[in-house]
Amino acid sequence: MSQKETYENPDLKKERQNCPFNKEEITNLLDGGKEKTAERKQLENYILSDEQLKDAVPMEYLSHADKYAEELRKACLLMHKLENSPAGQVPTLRALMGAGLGSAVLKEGNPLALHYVMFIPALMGQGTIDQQAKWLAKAYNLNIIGTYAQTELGHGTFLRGLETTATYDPNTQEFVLESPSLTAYKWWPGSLGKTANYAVVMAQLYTKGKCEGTHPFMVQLRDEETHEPLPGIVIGEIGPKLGMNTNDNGYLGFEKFRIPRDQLLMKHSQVLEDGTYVKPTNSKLSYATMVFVRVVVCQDVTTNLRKAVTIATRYSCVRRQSELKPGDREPQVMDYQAQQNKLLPPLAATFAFQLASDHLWNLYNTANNNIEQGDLELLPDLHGLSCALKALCSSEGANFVEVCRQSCGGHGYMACSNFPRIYGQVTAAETYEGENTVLWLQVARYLVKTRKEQTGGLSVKYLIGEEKGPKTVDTTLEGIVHLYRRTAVGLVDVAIAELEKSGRKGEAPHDAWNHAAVYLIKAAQAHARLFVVESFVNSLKVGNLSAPVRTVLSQLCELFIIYWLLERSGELFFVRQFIKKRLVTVEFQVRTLLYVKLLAAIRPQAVNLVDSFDLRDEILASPLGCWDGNVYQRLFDEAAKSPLNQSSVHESFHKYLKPLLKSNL
Ligand SMILES: CCCCCCCC/C=C\CCCCCCCCCCCCC/C=C/C(=O)SCCNC(=O)CCNC(=O)[C@H](O)C(C)(C)COP(=O)(O)OP(=O)(O)OC[C@H]1O[C@@H](n2cnc3c(N)ncnc32)[C@H](O)[C@@H]1OP(=O)(O)O
Ligand SMILES: Cc1cc2nc3c(=O)[nH]c(=O)nc-3n(C[C@H](O)[C@H](O)[C@H](O)COP(=O)(O)OP(=O)(O)OC[C@H]3O[C@@H](n4cnc5c(N)ncnc54)[C@H](O)[C@@H]3O)c2cc1C
Repeated sequence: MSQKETYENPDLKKERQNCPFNKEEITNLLDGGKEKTAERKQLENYILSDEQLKDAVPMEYLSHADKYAEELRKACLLMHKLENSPAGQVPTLRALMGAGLGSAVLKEGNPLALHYVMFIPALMGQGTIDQQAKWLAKAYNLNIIGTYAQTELGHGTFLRGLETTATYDPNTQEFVLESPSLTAYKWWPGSLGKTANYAVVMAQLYTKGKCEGTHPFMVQLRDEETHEPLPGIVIGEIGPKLGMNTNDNGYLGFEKFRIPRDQLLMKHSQVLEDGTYVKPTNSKLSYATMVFVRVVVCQDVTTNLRKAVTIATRYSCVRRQSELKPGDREPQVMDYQAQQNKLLPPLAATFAFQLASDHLWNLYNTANNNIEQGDLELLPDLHGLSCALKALCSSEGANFVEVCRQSCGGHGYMACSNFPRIYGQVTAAETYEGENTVLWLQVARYLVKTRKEQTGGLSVKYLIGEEKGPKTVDTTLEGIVHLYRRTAVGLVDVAIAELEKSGRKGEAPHDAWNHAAVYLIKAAQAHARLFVVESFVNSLKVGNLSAPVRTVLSQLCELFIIYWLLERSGELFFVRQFIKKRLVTVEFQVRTLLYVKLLAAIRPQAVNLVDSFDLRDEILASPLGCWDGNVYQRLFDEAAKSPLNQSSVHESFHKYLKPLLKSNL
């Protein structure tokens, strides 16, 4: 915040006066403690003060290839800086891979991300101790750079449909990798196009003439010295995308490419020298790398959303437009209730998503430790919850980012506002690591199974037994959470009723499932929302919070759960026990008594709340969101960087426009 001393927009200054809570307390809460905040700040100083990591020109003005080269230069420099990092290597890596510090330097996507986020986790989760000893140190030391190559041109969702084959040849004790068709080509893996020289490749394992399903293989793609693709490897980059353009997503084909037997990652299943296949204890263990990424994506989306909300909130307090009271000065747009209705729910969502993601992260660690000991009991709950939260955080997150952009009017449409990049990152998470609809259906499968069989993990316990609690309309926080629970249970029951109805009509289970998809998805979404609101409410019950911080967080919590309730009120119609009259009553009471009141109550603290996220200007990377609120000057300075402004008349005028002006057509 280098501008702090020199200029501060008077409206923002006023917003910051008389803050009733200690902003630092919230910062510490989000960081995970005072010491963690200090470490983060030290790390930010270390990374962001490096002149070589700054962009000479905005990335938008570079060509596709130059963007890649520039981001790779910075990514490599960052890796060198790891060695001397004051925070230590792993915390620095986490910060650099996440959406905060990392994207302040690598704006279009980190070409080394997949190496850390998927390749190393895949080796750790899928490799034996010996395989880890052979590959992990090399990977950590960046002697090799890897990616995770699963998706193909023809199949991303349906993993059993992957076409790449790995056929065991007992004579040479090798697997032969083959792409039997164009649609079998790997397509999408990040860092594959130009950066990685190794990959964990998912392929159908054939041995003794039988297909044993998809398995992970460690494959060298390029020569370690020259970086040329090895013979039998066809590789390239897939071209520009909506966002994340320097992640160099790539394609990959195999032409009878041989690898030694011990490059099948054999932690869970093995192929012996004679070709005998040894099954895993659970066939879904080979999907574990995706589970890890789904968990961290929730955190990543939340960090991105915090950036969007900070930019939009500060801007909305600087921006003055129209007339509220006739004849008065134009108000800050934040004073319009309509603007508060746009921005305060996403502000509250940043807390809701963070707390839910923290719970998921804890579950992941416990489940993962148990799996290492051979205990798979928590796996279904972890799969269900990671799918649910990944889908919810990314879909709601992307919608909220778009609302933040809209709330900044025309200036929000500028590339320099940083909304296009943030949106590009968050909406990508709706698709990668499992397309959201597909994940909702996985969640629904777990919910239906739990409700029918009356057994399931902690996150679905409410579906077991009769649904308890008051049946009357109750506008207390507990009462509203109960309403969420009743809606979730009710929607699961409605979906089951649909499935049974189709069954009675003689439909096969798979057809019945397809015809109930709309209900199933609604049930899964209601379940995910219930988990998020329960996490929020329960987190406020515990914890050592000062009274003022507890007050403002409770207001945000209340606002958020009422917001969702109102947004989704139509779903209550699906649940039999809510007759129309009662719904209207709930809507009326909630909307008039609570929601609007809460908007007004939180409004004065909006800037203080986003300040407490403690996001540096370099991380926000937006003239609209800078701490000092010097929006107009900064927008002007950004425009001055346009190559079109480097001369008063562009050469194209002489080439094209002038002849047109002179011709009679
Ligand atoms: C010093 C070094 C330190 C290093 C460490 C530091 C690292 C830093 C780490 C973190 C940093 C944090 C910041 C991270 C920021 C993140 C930024 C992200 C950057 C960009 C990354 C983008 C990368 C994108 C990658 C990808 O997209 S990879 C490809 C992903 N693909 C998919 O997800 C495919 C989706 N499809 C599926 O998952 C499945 O096919 C399916 C839809 C689930 C169906 O599978 P199928 O086999 O057909 O199953 P069924 O037969 O239907 O059986 C269902 C059955 O199985 C159970 N099931 C399914 N999946 C799982 C699972 N995963 N786990 C457990 N169980 C599973 C399911 O419940 C059913 O069970 P039942 O039969 O009992 O009902
Ligand atoms: C930015 C980005 C980065 C990526 N990085 C990687 C990577 O590093 N490694 C990697 O291997 N892959 C990667 N991917 C690929 C990604 O995992 C897939 O795109 C994703 O899993 C979706 O698969 P698909 O593209 O085949 O979509 P499809 O499955 O073809 O989806 C198309 C539509 O069909 C619907 N659909 C599909 N199946 C069903 C069903 N059973 N029921 C109902 N509807 C269905 C979907 O909901 C969707 O609307 C990346 C993708 C993106 C966008």
